[in-house]
Amino acid sequence: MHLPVMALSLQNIIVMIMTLSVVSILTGMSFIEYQINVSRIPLDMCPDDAAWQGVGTLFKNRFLRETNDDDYGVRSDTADIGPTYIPTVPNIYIQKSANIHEEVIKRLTSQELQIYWDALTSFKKRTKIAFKDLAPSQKWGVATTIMNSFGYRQRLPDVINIGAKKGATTPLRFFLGFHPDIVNTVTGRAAEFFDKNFHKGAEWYRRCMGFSREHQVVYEKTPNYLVSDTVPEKITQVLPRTTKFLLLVRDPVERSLSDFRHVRELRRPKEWCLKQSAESEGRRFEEAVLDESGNVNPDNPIISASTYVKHFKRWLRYFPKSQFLILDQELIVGYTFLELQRIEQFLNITPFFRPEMFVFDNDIPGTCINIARKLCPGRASRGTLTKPRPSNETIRKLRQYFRPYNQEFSQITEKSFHWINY
Ligand SMILES: Nc1ncnc2c1ncn2[C@@H]1O[C@H](COP(=O)(O)OS(=O)(=O)O)[C@@H](OP(=O)(O)O)[C@H]1O
Repeated sequence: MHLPVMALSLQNIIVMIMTLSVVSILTGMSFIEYQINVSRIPLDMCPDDAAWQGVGTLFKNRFLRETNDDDYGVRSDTADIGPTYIPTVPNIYIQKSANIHEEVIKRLTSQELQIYWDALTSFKKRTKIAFKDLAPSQKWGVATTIMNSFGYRQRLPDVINIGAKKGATTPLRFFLGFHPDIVNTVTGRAAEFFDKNFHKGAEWYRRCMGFSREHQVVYEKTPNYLVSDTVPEKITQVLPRTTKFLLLVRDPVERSLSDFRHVRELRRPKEWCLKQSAESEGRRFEEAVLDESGNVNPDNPIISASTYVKHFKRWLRYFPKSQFLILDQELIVGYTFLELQRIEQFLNITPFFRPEMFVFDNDIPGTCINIARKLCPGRASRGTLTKPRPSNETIRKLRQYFRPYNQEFSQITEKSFHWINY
């Protein structure tokens, strides 16, 4: 009766020894050192306690503070410092605000965290080089080696949120980041690979992704992909045809107003923004989107970006409709849980979100997630400039302009939105 149990434990021991050997080779720790580390793991450590915070802070300080001033620290060298080879990562992508704490540390189990901590300490002991003195790409190289030893890899994305811009892409990314099976980009930001950074190559793109295990889904959002003429074709050059897409739409007039505000905010200081009235911004909006005869200017990028069907038809030349999940911004804001549930089903991942996790915060105003404590998406995407209030006549013209595009979009997607025939 005890034999199968014994056989099982023997098998477990062999697997463990093999795993430890691989880890020890990859991290450069001796097998004995590794064993000691494992035996020191406090088993009651949990992700919310001080130890977790401590490792997170250490990691942040060491890996994030000393990134280059420009957003991209590009190095392709390898360094051999003293007696120890320190791996560096070619074409590394470390954005200044890279939130590795969010994207990497939270993926580790408490045991892995402890091993990670020990590996960093042992690294310093062996190299006699303070970690802070390493180049960013070397630090990243060490981090990558350790993460790889735990079975985490940086992989090209499985699913891309292609926009539209102002379609609630930021809160969606924020909420999805809590799902244990979804891994965002390292920075959480748009990689903008297929539109702006394609020349940097697929390897660069891969390194923008967070560390993931085999079963996890790698997620990227770049809201401007939707409107680009060349992006769908470029995607077929790099990613498999099975890649999935989230397409976020919004009442086209509301999206245009939000986009206009966003573009102006990027160009003006906050103090200036705070002084503007809805009416004066409304007039500026009209100047931008109407031509001299007072007709809607179809060439204005803000208008063009709201004609979803024009862009979607281009994507359908490269990918089947079944690979797109269409989501409405108003539902993401108003029924966050239900929309996230649809995404879980679309991506075929374990259900994680529950209705009670989502709370509406009137101060933001917007949805927040409540997991252990309340966490809200950054306010940045909601803006500080007053939303433009154009005349009723302009709203009527815009609605009339968008109507045929909305109707065709509804036909193609076989979905109804309240703004289709308004
Ligand atoms: N916390 C929270 N809860 C619910 N909804 C929220 C939240 N934060 C942002 N939003 C919504 O997101 C809109 C901005 O869209 P994006 O994030 O796609 O903007 S961007 O393209 O990345 O700039 C934003 O558009 P505006 O309402 O026009 O500001 C909101 O509709």
